[in-house]
Amino acid sequence: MRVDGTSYRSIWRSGDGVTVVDQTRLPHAFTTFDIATEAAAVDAIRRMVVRGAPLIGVTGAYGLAFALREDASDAALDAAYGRLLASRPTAVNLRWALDRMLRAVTAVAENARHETALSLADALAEEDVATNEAIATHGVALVRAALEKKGGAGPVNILTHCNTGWIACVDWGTALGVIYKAHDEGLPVHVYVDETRPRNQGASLTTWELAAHGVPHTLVADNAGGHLMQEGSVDLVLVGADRVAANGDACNKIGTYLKALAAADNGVPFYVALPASTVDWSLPKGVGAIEIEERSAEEVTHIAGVTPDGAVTRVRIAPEGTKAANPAFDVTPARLISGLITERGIAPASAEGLAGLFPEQRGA
Ligand SMILES: CSC[C@H]1O[C@H](OP(=O)(O)O)[C@H](O)[C@@H]1O
Repeated sequence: MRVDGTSYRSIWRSGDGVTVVDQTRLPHAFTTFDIATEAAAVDAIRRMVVRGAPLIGVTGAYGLAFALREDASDAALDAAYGRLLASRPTAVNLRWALDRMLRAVTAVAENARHETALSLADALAEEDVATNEAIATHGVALVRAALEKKGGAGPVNILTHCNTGWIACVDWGTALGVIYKAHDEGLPVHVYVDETRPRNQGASLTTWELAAHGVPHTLVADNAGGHLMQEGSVDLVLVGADRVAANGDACNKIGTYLKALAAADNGVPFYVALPASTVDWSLPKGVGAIEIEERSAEEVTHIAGVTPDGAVTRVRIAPEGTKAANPAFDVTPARLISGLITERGIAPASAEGLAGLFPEQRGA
């Protein structure tokens, strides 16, 4: 949130770098983290101080700009590109942003590279704001349709997974952006927030965002979603994405696939909200083809929280020595997705659907 509290913004220029909200300490402490070097950007992405596909991309772009301030040679550029790209493997927005930066800076003389990069990083940040508001504007139609299907008797109960709000982007958010826009337009919405183990982005970030904006919501255990859908308590599922293949398969936070299966079994519309920068046009299909980040076992064997005296900490929930696996994402096949909400409109989750909205990418 911008320091002056006038708007929601997760990253902003400050001094010779940028300042971000430290998401590892929310909701218990609102603290910021300054990034003025490539190393700080890599650290912030790796530790999930910043997280969320679009925000990871923008942070990577600034990290490259800061690297070029130190050394703008081709060798240094390639090395910085590699280190930033490797900071987290699944969200394609990071590669998308770094590639846009690479094209821009290699087109100018070395002595102009830093300023060119900084200006483009700023532009990518503002582009993300506009893109996400467009996603939100298109997505509201789905909320309106769900309300009409209920005979106008609200609220529209929306289940969401992980965190896809302004804190995962530069502003607005993707799936949550749709919810904010619907709420702001006066549509009666209520959100079931998946806690989203193991890092609990839903319990710690989505609840915090929705409470700040006055959006009614109920936190639920991840395992409750299927039951809620089966008893008819969910009208719509809205989730984000970290990488969508050209055929519409969507890679998102671990557990998303299970929600899609439950939604399909119960006839609940399941939509994925994403900017075009999340589409990997080079990937014909997503299932079995996207690198799934494996994070530390400690994220599963421990849980983050706050002690009675307000200290943010992690406590062990499994016995010492327990082995844990921690795949951070899964891939929902397009056949389980009702549609893709993008900045250009809502498309079927298919190659034809995506090509229809983004014809310039046909045959990418
Ligand atoms: C608006 S993209 C949000 C997307 O990113 C999250 O992953 P992480 O918290 O690990 O960065 C999650 O998959 C969300 O759907």
